[in-house]
Amino acid sequence: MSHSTTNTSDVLDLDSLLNTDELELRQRVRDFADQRIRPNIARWYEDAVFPRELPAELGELGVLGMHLEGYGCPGRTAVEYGLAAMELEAGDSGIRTFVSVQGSLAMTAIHRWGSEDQKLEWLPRMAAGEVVGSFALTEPTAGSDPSSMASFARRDGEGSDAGWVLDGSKRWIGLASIADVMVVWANTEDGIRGFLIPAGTPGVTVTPIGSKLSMRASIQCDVEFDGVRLGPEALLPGADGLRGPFTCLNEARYGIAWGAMGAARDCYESALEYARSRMQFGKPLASYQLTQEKLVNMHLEIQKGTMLALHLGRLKDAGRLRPEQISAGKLNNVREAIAIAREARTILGGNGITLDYPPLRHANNLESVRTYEGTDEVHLLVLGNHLTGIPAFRG
Ligand SMILES: Cc1cc2nc3c(=O)[nH]c(=O)nc-3n(C[C@H](O)[C@H](O)[C@H](O)COP(=O)(O)OP(=O)(O)OC[C@H]3O[C@@H](n4cnc5c(N)ncnc54)[C@H](O)[C@@H]3O)c2cc1C
Repeated sequence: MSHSTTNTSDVLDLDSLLNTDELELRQRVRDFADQRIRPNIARWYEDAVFPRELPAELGELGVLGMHLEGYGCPGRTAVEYGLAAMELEAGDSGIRTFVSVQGSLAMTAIHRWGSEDQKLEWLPRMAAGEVVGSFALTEPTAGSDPSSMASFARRDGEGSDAGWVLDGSKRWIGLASIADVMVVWANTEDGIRGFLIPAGTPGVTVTPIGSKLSMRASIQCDVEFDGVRLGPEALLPGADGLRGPFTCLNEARYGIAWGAMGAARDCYESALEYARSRMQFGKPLASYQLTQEKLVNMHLEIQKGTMLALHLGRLKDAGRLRPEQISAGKLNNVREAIAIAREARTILGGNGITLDYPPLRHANNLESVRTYEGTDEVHLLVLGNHLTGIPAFRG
């Protein structure tokens, strides 16, 4: 059963903290989620389909690379980007994931670290959704610790027109099987560098990962690089070391702090609607104190998490957002969203385990969200380091 998000309750009146542009943008993305995602998502999820027509529609909506300026990018604020992530993830985390991979990861890498030619070649078409990008950092043996990556690009020739030969493998690469261009991070003699690899480059093999119980309406792939020859123009000239990919990851993590609250809100709203109409022991479930406690606790955490995301957004727009603050937002909001999704599922009883209702789909998706862009443990360690001054990543 689908339900509308228009009856969102807002006890703390957080909407009063948003300006007219922000409210208008949110409504537009909410309408898109209601019309394009909500009616179809159960089928896409069950069939494990990422709808190929969505990138162009999301480009038209203006949410691809929306926080970036110039080169056909929408140039919206961080808060607007967050609100869009929230509404899209209320539809499904897999759709918000596409927008994050395209805009926060692949486009940010090109916008921040690319040459003028690279920006002109890729960004306008990526903003329009005509071209899909992917971002390949994780490897089969290098996840939380990307500094241990084994992919290696060696110099091919000498002088300024020397190219590269890339060998290695990547895992969990979003959209890789449909991507027109892949941002690939690899070690070189000079440390970690980024490369742009167009689809169809010889020596690249992409295999979608099947049997997923999470993020089913989205694609992740294994990628192999076997003696891949790249010209000098493939290098992202500005990226040097792990700061290259980490800058992009911070953009995506920020969006997740908002997005997770969208998934949580969708779960809460479906549980609230169900509890009002489902009769047991002669009364609606919503009339029982135990149910009201669940709904109140969910609502409070959603409001607190949304306020946190908005605070991060205002800091980001003021140019003052720090990495440990992003960790606080990503850790807290995804952790609370999973708890809310599971609690909402209990209110739906047996019906809650079906795809007719969103909570278990969201809960399953959020297992991926808590894992990518830094696991809970990684963000705990970032915050632990910040509080104690002692890095504990290496035991
Ligand atoms: C749906 C999905 C989409 C993804 N999309 C992309 C993508 O587009 N591009 C990309 O490059 N990657 C992507 N990833 C990969 C993702 O970023 C990694 O899965 C993540 O970084 C964790 O790495 P790992 O899975 O190898 O787990 P590991 O790093 O092996 O971690 C396993 C467990 O050990 C814990 N752990 C690790 N180190 C420590 C420590 N020092 N102390 C305590 N605990 C620790 C972790 O927190 C985790 O609980 C995606 C993953 C998923 C599931």
